[in-house]
Formats: sequence, structure tokens, C-alpha cells
Amino acid sequence: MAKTILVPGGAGFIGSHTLLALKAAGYTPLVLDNLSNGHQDAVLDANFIEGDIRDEALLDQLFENHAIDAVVHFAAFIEAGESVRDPMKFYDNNVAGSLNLVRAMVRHGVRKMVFSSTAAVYGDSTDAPLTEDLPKVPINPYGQTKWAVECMLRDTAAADGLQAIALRYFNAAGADPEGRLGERHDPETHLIPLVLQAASGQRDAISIFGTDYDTRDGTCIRDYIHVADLADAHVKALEHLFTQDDSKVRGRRGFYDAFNLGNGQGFSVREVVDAAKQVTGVDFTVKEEERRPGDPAVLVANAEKARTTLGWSPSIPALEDMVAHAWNFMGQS
Ligand SMILES: NC(=O)c1ccc[n+]([C@@H]2O[C@H](COP(=O)([O-])OP(=O)(O)OC[C@H]3O[C@@H](n4cnc5c(N)ncnc54)[C@H](O)[C@@H]3O)[C@@H](O)[C@H]2O)c1
Ligand SMILES: O=c1ccn([C@@H]2O[C@H](COP(=O)(O)OP(=O)(O)O[C@H]3O[C@H](CO)[C@@H](O)[C@H](O)[C@H]3O)[C@@H](O)[C@H]2O)c(=O)[nH]1
Repeated sequence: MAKTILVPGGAGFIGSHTLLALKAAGYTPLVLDNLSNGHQDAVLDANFIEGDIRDEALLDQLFENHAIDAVVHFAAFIEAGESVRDPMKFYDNNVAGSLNLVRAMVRHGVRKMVFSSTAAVYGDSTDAPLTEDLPKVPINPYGQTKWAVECMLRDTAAADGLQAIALRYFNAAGADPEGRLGERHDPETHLIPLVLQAASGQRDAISIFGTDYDTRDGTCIRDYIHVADLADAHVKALEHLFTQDDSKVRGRRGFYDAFNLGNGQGFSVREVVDAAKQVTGVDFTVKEEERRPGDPAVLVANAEKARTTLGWSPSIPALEDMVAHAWNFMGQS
């Protein structure tokens, strides 16, 4: 029988794309989303429950009524800049929400979780590319909340037999190559969709936040990873969890591991702008502004561990393809 996967945050950008990959791999996803930032119509071909991971009674009801085999947990607030301005909003949703969810899993004997973590846990590291074992020193509350949840999963694995994988995504980008889904954050804060809004005339210009970073052209460098490749990594992570030999788990000992997901290649903000101009053929206005609080200068992944342990490798590594798929989703190509 198909395994049922609870997907909190499945109506969001990465979650909705992952639903397609889960279905294609033969799983039955069940989405739980409070629609604070997601879209119900992004849930294609999966059951949807509107609700909040902080609602203990709802979680109890859900775990009682459905035979859930694993949880793939995307539900969180995601903007690093906003987390600097309103940290408690992030601690409440990301940490208290995840605590409530993990507690419910332990109560109901559901042991397997894949968790959306982030490159932001590494803070302003001078190492590039970043490996998983580097110190976790987030420089914004958002990254801090994600690292707090990772610690909770690690410790709960040791004490209560949870089996958890944290996937540390670098910058999610692109859209479903078949055009069914795309990025619809509102308000949008991410670089690529904003740049494309400038190209399509939906906004007057794009602003570059900071041109005095210690990088090759003074702007921040990020490792952009296609959302379809992230989706695929969740399937691989689940497979890894389902092939763990439970009989070898002594006593209450569980399993916890973390994997970087990126292409291993960094692009500066200016390079992203240039790629968008090339893909769209539009020469839009670019402004230069002050740094945005909470932004590390460089975040580039070493994703070797995900390749060797999970058998994952990106299939759409080119930045131009990510930009083109996002542009296609906007109905512009
Ligand atoms: N977008 C990126 O580049 C990126 C990079 C690294 C990590 N992540 C992480 O990946 C996950 C998904 O990111 P995304 O870009 O798809 O964001 P998103 O905002 O599109 O998706 C998050 C979803 O969670 C839902 N949600 C939020 N709080 C909830 C709650 N309390 N209960 C139920 N549902 C709730 C929202 O409505 C939304 O649908 C997040 O955990 C984020 O921190 C994202
Ligand atoms: O109008 C804009 C928007 C962004 N940027 C810059 O572009 C880069 C990328 O920014 P953005 O697209 O907002 O992504 P990040 O802030 O890097 O964060 C994303 O990527 C992180 C992992 O690296 C995740 O943890 C976060 O959830 C996700 O929002 C940063 O240097 C920004 O300062 C601009 O210059 N102008």
C-alpha cells in the first residue's frame, strides 16, 4: 500500500513542487497548511487540510485519523530580513510550531521526519563551499530558529527514537519545468522573481542590496538550486529513512543526519541580474541600495554528502534554466 506522508507547508513554493515528486514516486501526500503564505490551488492532486502546526488538538486528530508513515515538514516563516525585525514571530512559528509537531509525532509513534533547514545555519562563514560539519553560527533569527529545530530533532532522535533528516537548502529557484507551478510568495522578497517582475514591467526596477561586500563584484553570492531538484531530494531522503533498519536501532535510539542541497556554484546578485537580462531579452532598470540586514556575503554548498549518501544530484544545475523556468511560469516566454 502507498505510504502516507504528512506535508505541513505543502501549499508553499517548495512544498507544492515536492508533492508532485512524492506522487510520482508512489507516495500519498496529505497536506496541512494554514495558508499564511501558501496557496490551496498549488496543491495539485493531494488531499488538503487547512490548519496550523501549532494546533495540538488538530495534530492529535490528524495522527489518529490517518495512518501516517512519515512527515515532510516545510511549514515555517522564511524571510531572513523580516526575522531581524520581528524575531518572536519566527521563534513562535518555526520553533514552537516544530516542537508541537515533533511532540505529536512522538505521542503517536510516527518516527520519520524530513525537515526543511537552510544554508542560513552557517551564518557568515568564510568557508566556501560549505560542508555540513562547519560551525552553526546563524547571523539572523531565521537561521537561528532552523538550527534550534535541528538540535531538537538530533536530541529527540537520541532520546525518543525519532528518525530525522534535515535538508539544508541553499537558494531555491526556478519553477516546475512543465509550467504547472512556480514561486508565488506575497509579498515577494526573493531575488530571481523580483528581477523577473522588473523584466516584465510589474515593477519599475530591481534594487541590489549592498555593493560593498568582500566578493568579486561587491554583491552577495548565493548558490541557486532548482526547486525540482530540491523536490527530488525529499524523495531520496524519505527512501533513506525507509531503508533504515529499525531492528538495528537499539533501545530508544533514533537517527539524525543533515545534508546540504546546492549546486556548488555561486552567483553574485549582479550575475543573476545579467542572466535575467539575457534570458528575457529585456534591459530593465537596476538600482543600488544599502545592505539588507541579516545577509551573509557568500553561501555556496558542498553537497557531496547528499550525492554519496542519498544518491542525489541536481538535474537542472544551470542558472539560465532556473531563470527561464521561472519566466515561463510568469507566462512570459
Ligand atoms: N525558499 C528558499 O530559498 C528556502 C531556502 C532554505 C530553506 N527554506 C525552507 O523551506 C521551507 C519552504 O520554503 P518555501 O520557500 O516553500 O516557503 P513558503 O512560504 O512558500 O512555504 C511555507 C508554507 O508553510 C505554510 N505555513 C507557515 N506556517 C505554518 C503553520 N504554522 N502551520 C501550517 N502551515 C504553515 C505557509 O502557508 C506556506 O504554504 C521553509 O521551511 C523554509 O524555511 C526555503
Ligand atoms: O530585491 C532584492 C532581493 C534580494 N537581493 C539580494 O539577493 C540575495 C538573495 O536574496 P533572497 O533571494 O532574498 O534569498 P536569501 O535571503 O539568500 O534567502 C533564501 O535562501 C536562504 C538559503 O540561502 C533561505 O534560508 C531563505 O529561506 C531564502 O529566503 C541576497 O544577497 C539579497 O540581499 C537583492 O539584492 N535585491
